[in-house]
Amino acid sequence: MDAKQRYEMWLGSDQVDDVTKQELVNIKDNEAEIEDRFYTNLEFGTGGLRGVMGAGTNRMNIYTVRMATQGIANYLAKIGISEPSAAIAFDNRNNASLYALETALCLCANGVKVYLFDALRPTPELSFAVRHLHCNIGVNITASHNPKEYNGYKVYWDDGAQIVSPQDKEIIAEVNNIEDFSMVKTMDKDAAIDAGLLNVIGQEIDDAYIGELHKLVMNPEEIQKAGDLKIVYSPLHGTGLKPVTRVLSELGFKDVHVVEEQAVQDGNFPTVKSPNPEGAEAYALSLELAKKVGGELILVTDPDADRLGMYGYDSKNNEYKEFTGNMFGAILCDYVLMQRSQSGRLPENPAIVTTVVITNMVKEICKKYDTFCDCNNLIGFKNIASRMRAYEQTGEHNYVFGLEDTFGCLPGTYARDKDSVGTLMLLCEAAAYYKNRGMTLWDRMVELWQEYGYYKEKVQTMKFDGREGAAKIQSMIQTLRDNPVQKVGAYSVEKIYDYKLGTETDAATGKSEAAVLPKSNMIYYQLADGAWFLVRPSGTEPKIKFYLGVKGSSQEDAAEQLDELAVNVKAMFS
Ligand SMILES: O=P(O)(O)OC[C@H]1O[C@H](O)[C@H](O)[C@@H](O)[C@@H]1O
Repeated sequence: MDAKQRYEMWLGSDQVDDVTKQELVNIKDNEAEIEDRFYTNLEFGTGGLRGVMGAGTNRMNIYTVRMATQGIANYLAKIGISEPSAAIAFDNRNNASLYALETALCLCANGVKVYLFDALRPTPELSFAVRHLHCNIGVNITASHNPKEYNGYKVYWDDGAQIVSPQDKEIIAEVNNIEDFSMVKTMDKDAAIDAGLLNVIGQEIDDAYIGELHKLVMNPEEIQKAGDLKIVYSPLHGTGLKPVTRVLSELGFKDVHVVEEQAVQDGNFPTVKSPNPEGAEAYALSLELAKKVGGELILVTDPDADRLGMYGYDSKNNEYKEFTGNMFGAILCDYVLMQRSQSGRLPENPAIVTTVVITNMVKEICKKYDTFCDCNNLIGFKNIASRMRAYEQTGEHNYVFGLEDTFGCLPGTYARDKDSVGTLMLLCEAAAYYKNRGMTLWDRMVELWQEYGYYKEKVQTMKFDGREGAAKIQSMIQTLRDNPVQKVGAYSVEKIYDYKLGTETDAATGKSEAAVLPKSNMIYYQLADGAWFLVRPSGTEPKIKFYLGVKGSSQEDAAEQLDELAVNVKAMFS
């Protein structure tokens, strides 16, 4: 079926509600809009299904949610799982609880026992719940940090990790087989409860999850000594509020200031355009409050509380400094390895698990603590979780800490997705530890730069919408593949790693050889003087992404080098 035929099918179906049909009638003369909404099904990307809410097969709505769910149910049946079970959560987005219920009822109608949260919960708690309740799968309705127009559907497997290849492809094949609404089952909510298929969960899972976080605390006495640490926190209208304030108060942090306007659950995110800790606007209200109360640490979590962001007080210059995900990730990585090794709690064959675009500083920190830095992994926390699964199967390493540049860490094995609550808690512990030594986390960052070098990184993006945009992004990457360069600005190119071709090329000789690289359409340029860049298409947004990194001789030098590299890389693609 082409886009127009699918559009007609939706309009003619007695299973599509009148409001949706009216939305479709309103675009009847807009060919481009019909094409965009119906040319394809939403695809599983880096973070599962994600799209703008609205009518169409390429949109998030109850029909695409049900079709995806039916595909998953068919997959569970196909691989012969007896007595299947699922945990389902949702965040504060508009329609999130509705999509969660639709998912639950479709699964129940397929004989799957469902545990559905009674109200919004963080992504890491869903990941934990899948493991805790021994479910076969989990679903979380969230579009993470995307703007309010979006919603999404993250799918978890029985270890609590988001699904990866080839399983995601097998599931999507089942989803794509569902072309007709009549293939989708659903049932009445009361009937599902009476049959014991739909079970509501809440407090008992919260308690078990928070209990796991308590076990991660390394220095409770440091927290007691610095319990007056002034923490400013914003949940950005989402799920972090309850678990974050609970765990901080249980640990003895007494001076926590929550940004009130952003403590209100709201799917319209009235105080921010995009509830993303990677963007400066997410901190505007927190910074205001911090200046008022003398905050030492500013922490924000995204709506589904898998990511967090941070600003720290710089007492020497009396200002707040922004920390990138690489920066606080490096601080925590160092803190955890140092504390564990000093107290003899570092396991044998310890590993820090991360991705190809992490700051090189983390690799240096790992060397110091004789720890394996497992970084030849694709972007997306699910790929870190895959390594955790592999370790459990082979026993080759023991996971200590996982982190991504995109503001996400996981400080233990209790969950298999990034956890802003556990990460935030450990950052507060580290801040307390350094406060007791007369230092701020900014002071610690400066020390790390002095010890390891002035690493600095950033990500640049360019947006290209729709079908044409997606093709343009592919062709930009292919053009670089076909026309490799030998110099990027002042840097000469040392090596080129092509993750699609699985090759490593020596730029000086032009010789290519096969390399063990996970497969993906991305290219990594290793440049002289510790600089690098990587280009890839986003898996969650219509964007091409450029990851850049440099190593300077001072903070100023690193900033200058990075700006220059950014200009030169951009010029290559314009
Ligand atoms: O870069 P994208 O494919 O858009 O993904 C955006 C982000 O999605 C998730 O949060 C992943 O865990 C991150 O690693 C990734 O950076």
